[in-house]
Amino acid sequence: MAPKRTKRKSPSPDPQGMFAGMTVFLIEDGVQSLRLQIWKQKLVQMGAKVETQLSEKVSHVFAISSDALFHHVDDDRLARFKGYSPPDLNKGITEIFGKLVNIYRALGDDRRSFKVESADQVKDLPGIGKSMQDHIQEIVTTGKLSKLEQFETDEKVKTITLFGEVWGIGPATALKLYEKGHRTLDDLKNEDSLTNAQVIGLKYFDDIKTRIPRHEAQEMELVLQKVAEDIIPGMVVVCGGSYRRGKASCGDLDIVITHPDGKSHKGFLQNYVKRLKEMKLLREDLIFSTHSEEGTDSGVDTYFGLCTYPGRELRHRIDFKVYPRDIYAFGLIAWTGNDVLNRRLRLLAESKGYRLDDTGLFPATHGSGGKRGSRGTASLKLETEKEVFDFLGFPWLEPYERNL
Ligand SMILES: Nc1ccn([C@H]2C[C@H](O)[C@@H](COP(=O)(O)OP(=O)(O)OP(=O)(O)O)O2)c(=O)n1
Ligand SMILES: [Mn+2]
Repeated sequence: MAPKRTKRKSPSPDPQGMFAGMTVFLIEDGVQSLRLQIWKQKLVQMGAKVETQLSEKVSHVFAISSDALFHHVDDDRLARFKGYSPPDLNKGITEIFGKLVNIYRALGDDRRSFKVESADQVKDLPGIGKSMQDHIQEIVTTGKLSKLEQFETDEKVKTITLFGEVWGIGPATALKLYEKGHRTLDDLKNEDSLTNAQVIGLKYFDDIKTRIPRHEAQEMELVLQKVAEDIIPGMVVVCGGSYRRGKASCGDLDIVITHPDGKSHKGFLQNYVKRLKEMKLLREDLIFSTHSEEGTDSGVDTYFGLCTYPGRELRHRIDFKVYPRDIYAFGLIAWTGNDVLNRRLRLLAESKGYRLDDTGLFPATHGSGGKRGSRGTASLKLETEKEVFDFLGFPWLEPYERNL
């Protein structure tokens, strides 16, 4: 058993610390001066430089809330701000809290999961409770959260977290499987209550976890574009997700499709999937749901499955989403992400009396109940991603700038 660590001396600045390379400007509005002092001290201790003015050198601006930020820095300034991206100071915090949320969810504790989930908005919200602040303080100072480590060693949590990583197994199923006595993925191979999709998710568990190098994703996008063009000229096929955001590797392929004429997308996906299966680019199906011809669910067609790089057997996850042209911009934004940006855009829309999702931007009338694509509620007509950002008043971000 490891002995308790003795109290550390006040550490001197660590040039390799977690904030190394950052030049920070702090907006002081709404922050108690003692707290501000602590922040500055921690930033410097962990390798950051703190600037007293918003100069060219500044790489990160920190503010307690977006109000405080916009009060000091106007939109133009932000847009010009090189590589403007909201601060990732809290990345270490949000990652750890994200894990906690998943664990609490897996345990079916909604109250906690709600409470903890607000932590990822912590940089935007002034009113965080005491225990949350303590957790954040612990993460910021030690890079860890002892409570999380305690959880992670717990067998039940470990097991249902593992089961939840199988495609198609959610928290409730994971818990049920645990209660049936299963402890390993091998155990699950003898479980006959699994759905077809879950069986596939289990069979290719390791494959699916293997990331796709960017250049392979690029080649596959080209093939996918060519096959689509062969079926119906003019089809627009874009690989979204982390690929479109310029990442060096991708967890999966998120393919967003439309046709500029507003009608040729209908029924396209069935033919496309058939052709891609003949080519052995698509291998196993997980989910196939079509609405474009009936006009249900906003007319969006969806296919989730497994694919392989030409000449190889290693399975990757692939999603296709086919949007009618008039709501394509919303689909493209949603499937490009990242998830943090999506959440911000949604909250911004809500603050302006709208509801945003991948199928449109809707006036949030009472009683609309948030049902997607329900009849009678038409989306605002916005043709491009830029028009959506502009309408919401969010500074434009190129796809590669959306890694928030
Ligand atoms: N909880 C989620 C999950 C996803 N998305 C959106 C944003 C993502 O960028 C996009 C694609 O989801 P992925 O899980 O495929 O995430 P990425 O493509 O960003 O990363 P990865 O490389 O892991 O695939 O869908 C979201 O808004 N909220
Ligand atoms: Mn992805």
